[in-house]
Amino acid sequence: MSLLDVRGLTVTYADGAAAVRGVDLRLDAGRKLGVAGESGCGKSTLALALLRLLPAGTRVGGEILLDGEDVLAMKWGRVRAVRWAGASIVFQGAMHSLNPVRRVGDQIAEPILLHRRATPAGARRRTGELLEQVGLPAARGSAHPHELSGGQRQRVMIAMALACDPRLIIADEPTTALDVMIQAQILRLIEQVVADQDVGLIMISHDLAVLADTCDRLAVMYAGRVVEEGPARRVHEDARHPYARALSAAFPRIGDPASRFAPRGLPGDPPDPSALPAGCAFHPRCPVPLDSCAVEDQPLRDAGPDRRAACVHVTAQDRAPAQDRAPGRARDTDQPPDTGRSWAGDSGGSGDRDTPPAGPHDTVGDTSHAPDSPEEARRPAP
Ligand SMILES: Nc1ncnc2c1ncn2[C@@H]1O[C@H](COP(=O)(O)OP(=O)(O)OP(=O)(O)O)[C@@H](O)[C@H]1O
Repeated sequence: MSLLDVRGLTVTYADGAAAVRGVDLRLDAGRKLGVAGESGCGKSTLALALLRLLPAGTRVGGEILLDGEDVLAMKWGRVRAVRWAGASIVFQGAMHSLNPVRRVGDQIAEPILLHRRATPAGARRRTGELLEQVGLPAARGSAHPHELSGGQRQRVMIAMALACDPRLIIADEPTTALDVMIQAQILRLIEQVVADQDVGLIMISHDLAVLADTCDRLAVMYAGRVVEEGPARRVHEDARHPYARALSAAFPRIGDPASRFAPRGLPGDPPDPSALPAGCAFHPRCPVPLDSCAVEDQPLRDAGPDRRAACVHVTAQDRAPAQDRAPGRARDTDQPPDTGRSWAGDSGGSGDRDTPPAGPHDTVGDTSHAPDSPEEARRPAP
């Protein structure tokens, strides 16, 4: 049984905004799942839904099985217990999440007193241990949030998340407000916690490169849906969905210094979840749309070994077992039309705009072979 099994999750806010639309996710203990996407694509809504932290009046459907128990079907008493001991959230911007007028040690101790029914002395002792676990001296527990640096406050948030030994940690943009050096330290700390305690991690970020470096698997969200998911590095280096590819191209690739100098954006904005376009929600921004995309949405389907993508351009060839895909074999669908729009992942001033945009999956041949570079992955078939 998976630690977390989310099935067909839908979230609609009271004003009709369909923020999450049929999301399926699975996570095992000790594994790390990254959820990526632009601002407004529904990542935080998904995180809040997992612990039933959404505002009153929000409609939530589907199933959220945590250790086999459906969080959406729990009574409130059970939900409150699960919030700390079953799963906990590290929010972005610790300054806003911590109470500014209380000592951080008291804030860490609170869930221990409440949920572990510890004595005050026991809670103090455990708080000291937790602070040391996240790399802070136990004595820093007597500080108020404003007396700590941004990185130290985020460490406090992680200590708090660990207070009741949860099975699942959800980290929503845990490093967004931090500088690069501190960000790296916090990411390593989170990785260490997952490894030491065998917890599952869901890490949410708009930065696909950070997720690819930290997580085992990646789910890329657009307009409330997962449009691509698979092994983290493969999705970052060789995305199949045009949105995932554009998002990936917007961030430098780990171990590819050249990509640092060519971050590329995707024109336009994500759609308003109260007024989603018909068909595939991404088609108005897609560099390679077909006429049918304005009418028909695509389900997530196999897009190679252990990967899925929701795009009309994902072909039978992508889905075939690796041994059936002869290197250099031509694609088995029509090339998408040259729309005249640049492909975010293909341009970036590298001078290859003359090349017609390739299909989102345009990896000919054996996709189990990791291409040396995204450019190699996109090289047209001979
Ligand atoms: N309480 C709310 N009522 C109505 N709509 C909401 C509410 N909270 C969020 N939304 C809308 O739901 C959509 C998804 O928002 P959400 O915060 O989940 O996205 P996100 O991907 O986490 O973005 P960010 O990275 O900026 O937090 C957005 O269009 C947002 O405006």
